[in-house]
Amino acid sequence: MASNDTNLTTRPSVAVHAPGTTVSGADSADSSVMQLRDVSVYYGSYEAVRGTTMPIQQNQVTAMIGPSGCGKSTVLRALNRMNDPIPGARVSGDVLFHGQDLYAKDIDPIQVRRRIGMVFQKPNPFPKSIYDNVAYGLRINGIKGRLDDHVEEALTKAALWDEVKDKLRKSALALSGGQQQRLCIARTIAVKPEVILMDEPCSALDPIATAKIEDLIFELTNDYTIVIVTHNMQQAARVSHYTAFFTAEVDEAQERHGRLVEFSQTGKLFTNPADKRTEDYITGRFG
Ligand SMILES: Nc1ncnc2c1ncn2[C@@H]1O[C@H](COP(=O)(O)OP(=O)(O)OP(=O)(O)O)[C@@H](O)[C@H]1O
Repeated sequence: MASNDTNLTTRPSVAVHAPGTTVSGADSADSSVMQLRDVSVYYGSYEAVRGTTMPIQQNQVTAMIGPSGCGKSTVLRALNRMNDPIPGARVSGDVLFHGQDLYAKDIDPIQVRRRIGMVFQKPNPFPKSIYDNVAYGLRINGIKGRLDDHVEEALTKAALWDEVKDKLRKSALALSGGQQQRLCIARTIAVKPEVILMDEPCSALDPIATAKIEDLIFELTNDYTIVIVTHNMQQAARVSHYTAFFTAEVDEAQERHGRLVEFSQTGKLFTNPADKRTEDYITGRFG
C-alpha cells in the first residue's frame, strides 16, 4: 500500500471554513470538515445514490435518515472509502476532507480510515482482552507514548473506564452489548480520528444501553465530528445538530436510486421541513 504525504496524517488545529453548500436549508455560516459535492455511488452499473451535495459540520452530529434502501449506509461508507473493497463499487463527484479529495490517486485509504473511523451496527470487539481491543489500533499504527495512558484516555472518553478499569485483561466478549459498543467506540477513538461514522450504532441495544450511547455521542462532539445513520427519527432528533433526509426515487426503467431530499439543521427539519417528502416521512405518512 502506497503511503502518502498529504495532510491526512496531521491533525489540523483550526476549523476549516469551506464555501457554503448548495443544499437548501443548510447554514450560510458553514464550518465543515467534509463536503460531498455531487456524489454518486455505483455498485457495478447500478447507481445506488445520485448526486449528493452536503457538508459535514465540524464538532457537530449529522444524522442521515430515510426509508430502507435509500442509500444512507452507502453514502456513509463513501465518507471513509469503506466501499472500496466491494467489487464494482465506484464513487463519482467529490468527497472532500479539509478540502482534499479522498478519492484522489495519492490518498492512502488506510490513512483515510484512521482519520475517519467507523462504528458498526453490531458491536464487533475482537476476541481479545478489553485492553488489547483498544491497544490494537495504537500498536498497528505505531502510535508512540505510554500505551496504558492512551488506553485509559480512550476508555474514559467512551464512558467505559469506570466499568472496566479493574478487568482490563478480561475478554471483551464477556461485556454486555452496550459495553461492547462503547468498547468499539473506544477502539475507534484510540487512534485519534477526527470524524467518527456510526452505522445504526444502537440498533442491537436495549433502551438503557441506547441512552448511554446517545449521551456519549453528544459528549464526543467536544472532540470529534460525528455522522450517524439511524432508522430511528426520535434518535436523530435527540442526538443530531444537522439531519440529511434521503429517499429512493424510481426512474422510468423502474430502478430505484437514493436521493438526498433535504439537509438542514435538525430542529428545522423536524418542525418546518422545506420539502413535502420530508414532511410526509417525518409525520409517518410515508416510509
Ligand atoms: N454491496 C452491494 N452491492 C450491490 N448493491 C448494494 C450493495 N450494498 C447496497 N446495495 C444497494 O444499494 C442501495 C442502497 O443500499 P443501502 O444499504 O445504502 O441503503 P440504506 O438506506 O442504508 O438501507 P437500510 O436502511 O435498509 O440499511 C440498495 O438498493 C441496496 O440494495
